Amino acid sequence: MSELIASSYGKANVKFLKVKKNPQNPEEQEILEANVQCLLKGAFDVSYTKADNSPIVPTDTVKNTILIEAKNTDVWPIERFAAHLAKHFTSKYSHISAIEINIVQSRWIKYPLKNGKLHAHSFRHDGPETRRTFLTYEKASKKLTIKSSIKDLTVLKSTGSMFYGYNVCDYTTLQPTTDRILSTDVFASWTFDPKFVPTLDSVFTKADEGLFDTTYEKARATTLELFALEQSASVQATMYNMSHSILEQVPELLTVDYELPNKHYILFNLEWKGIKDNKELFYPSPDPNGLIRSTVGRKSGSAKL
Ligand SMILES: O=c1[nH]c(=O)c2[nH]c(=O)[nH]c2[nH]1
Repeated sequence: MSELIASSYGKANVKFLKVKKNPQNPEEQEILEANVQCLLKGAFDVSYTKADNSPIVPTDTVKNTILIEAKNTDVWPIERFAAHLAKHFTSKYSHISAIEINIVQSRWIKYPLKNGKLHAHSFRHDGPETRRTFLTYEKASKKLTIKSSIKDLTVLKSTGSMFYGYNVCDYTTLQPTTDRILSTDVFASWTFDPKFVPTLDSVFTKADEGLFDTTYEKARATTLELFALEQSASVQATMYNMSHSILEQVPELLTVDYELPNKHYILFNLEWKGIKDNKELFYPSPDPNGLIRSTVGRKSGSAKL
C-alpha cells in the first residue's frame, strides 16, 4: 500500500503586462510585467489516489483567475497582488486550505531623453534582474509568510576586494590576495516579520503605506552601496554586512538571505610571451564558481519597535 504524503498543483508561467495610466495625464504611464505561479493545497487527495477529478479546480481556471484578477485589481506592488490571489482562492473554494504564490516582476525602467527628463511611457528592460515575491498562506492557522527578493543583479568591482587568511592545508593551491576582482549575481531575499504583517488584509494596508516598495528600494540600494564602498574581506563578510544594514533599516524584517555566486576572474598567464607582470588581463572563468549563502536575523531580544 502507498499513501499520498503531500501534494500541490496549479499554474506556472502565467505572464501578463499591465499598463497603469495617470488619470490626470494619460500619457504618463507605468507598466508591470509579471510571471505568476500559483499552487493550491487542500482536499485534493482523491484526485491522486482515486482518479476522482471532482475537487480539482482546473489549472486552466487558475490561469484565468490570475489574469482576470490582474485586470480588475491593483497589481502594484507584487506583494499586494499575491495577497489578493491568496485571499481569492482560499475564500472562493472551501476545500482549498493553503496556497503558494510566486511572482517574478521584470525590471522595466523609464529612461531620460536628451532633455534630461524621463520619458512618460518609454521603458528600457534592465534585465535579467528581477524583483520577486513568494507568499504562502494557510487558511486554518491563518499563517502567512512573505519573502521578497531581488534576483540576478549582476555586479563587478575591479578592485577593493581581498581574500587572505583562509584555512591552508595540503589541498590548498589558492594564493592569498589583497586586490582581486569581485563579481556576483545578487540573489537577496528578505522575510517580513508576521508581527508587522499578520494577515492578508494587513498586506493591503502595508502596501498602501509603501512598506514593500521601500524595503525593496532599501535592500537594492544597500546591496549596491556596500558592494561598492566596502573593502571586501570575503564574499561572506560582505553579505553579512549587507544583511545587517538592511535589518537595521527595516524593523519589519525577520531575516535577510543572500545567495551569491563568486564569479571568478583569473589573471591570464602570459609568460609564454615573456610578460611576467600581467595584472590587468583576466579570464572570465565560466565554471566552477564559488556559491555562498547566508541567513541573518536579529539576536533574540534585539527586535526594534
Ligand atoms: O570571498 C571568498 N570566499 C570564499 O569562501 C572563497 N574561496 C575561494 O576559493 N575564494 C573565496 N572568496
